[in-house]
Amino acid sequence: TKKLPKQPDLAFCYGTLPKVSRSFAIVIQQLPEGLRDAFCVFYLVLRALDTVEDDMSIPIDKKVPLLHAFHNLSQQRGWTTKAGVAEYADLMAGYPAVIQVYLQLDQQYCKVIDDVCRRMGAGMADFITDDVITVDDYDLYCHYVAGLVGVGSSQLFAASGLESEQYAAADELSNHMGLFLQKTNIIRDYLEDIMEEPAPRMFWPREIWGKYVSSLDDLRHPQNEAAALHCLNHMICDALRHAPHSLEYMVGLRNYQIFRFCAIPQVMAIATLALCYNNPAVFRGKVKMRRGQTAKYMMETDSMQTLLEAFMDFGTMLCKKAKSHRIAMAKDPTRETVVERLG
Ligand SMILES: O=C(O)CO[C@@H](C(=O)O)[C@@H](OCCCCCc1ccc2ccccc2c1)C(=O)NCCCCCc1ccc2ccccc2c1
Ligand SMILES: [Mg+2]
Ligand SMILES: [Mg+2]
Repeated sequence: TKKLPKQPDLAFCYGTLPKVSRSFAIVIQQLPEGLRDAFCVFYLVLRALDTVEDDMSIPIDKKVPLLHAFHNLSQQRGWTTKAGVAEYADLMAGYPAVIQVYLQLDQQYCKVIDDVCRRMGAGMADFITDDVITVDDYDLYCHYVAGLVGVGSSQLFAASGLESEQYAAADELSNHMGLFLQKTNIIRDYLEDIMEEPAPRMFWPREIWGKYVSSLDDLRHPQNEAAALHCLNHMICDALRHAPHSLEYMVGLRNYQIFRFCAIPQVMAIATLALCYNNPAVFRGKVKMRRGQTAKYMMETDSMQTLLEAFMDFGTMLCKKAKSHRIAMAKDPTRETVVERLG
């Protein structure tokens, strides 16, 4: 592991990052020197905001104003609030150190982080009361919590001068990058999220699951397995809509570390979707990629060529699964085939 910086506030930030970010710590710490601190702060500020959003013990009348004000509070030296558990509570307890580093960042980076935090907090507040019903609601929620991270990341890349100015206004493609990752997480985490105590928060859109079951909870009951797999495959096809735009976003990148920072999470996402497709385990337990496989993609994803090879491999895997799934459907004379249904 990397040695920690001497400056205590920066040491807290880099010491906390791996504890609260499972996968992003590695790719953030590989960013070029000038961007690394900005992305470390960008991650921790938004993870703190998300910790408030996810904390179901905070009453709504306190949470909504807190989400709206979070970006301003994050610029007040010494400010913090109690939220989250375990390492997320530790992040909140040490939040004044994050604020110290945040306030020392280059002004142009601060501006981007503040703007994303403000818009994300307002978007999260909107969805505290409203459920995700339509696919448009689903895309809007994911835009707020992940699409905006892509938009801000692109603005930081452009501001650093390491990527072209075109990325400062690449909101559409940046948004697709975030939606691909967020939708993958929402699909993969179905069981973990629906079993959440004290109250589950689900983001699967009724416009999709309503075609297969009468309640989201029905998906996890074995007697509904066939309908659940149809619903799962539909959700995965919806997430795959974003993949071509992600490739288009990444093909324009010039800096090697920035490319890997963007490409590795995308490869992990398509690998996860391929693993989840038509897989009943999604409704039974946690679907995790084998450690060896994640390590392989962390190491090997270093160019547009290896990125496309990985996408092709997982695309082929998805096609194979869909083909075997379709044949199974065709054999079962009692049910209309997928073609008739899609027809
Ligand atoms: O609680 C959890 O463990 C998961 O929370 C999920 C939720 O609550 O929905 C959910 O929380 C979302 C709100 C907080 C976002 C924090 C974040 C994440 C990644 C970053 C990457 C780089 C810079 C800043 C970043 C900030 C979550 O973490 N979902 C994982 C997917 C988020 C994708 C973000 C993203 C978007 C576009 C990108 C483009 C290029 C490179 C990285 C990108 C990364
Ligand atoms: Mg979260
Ligand atoms: Mg959240």
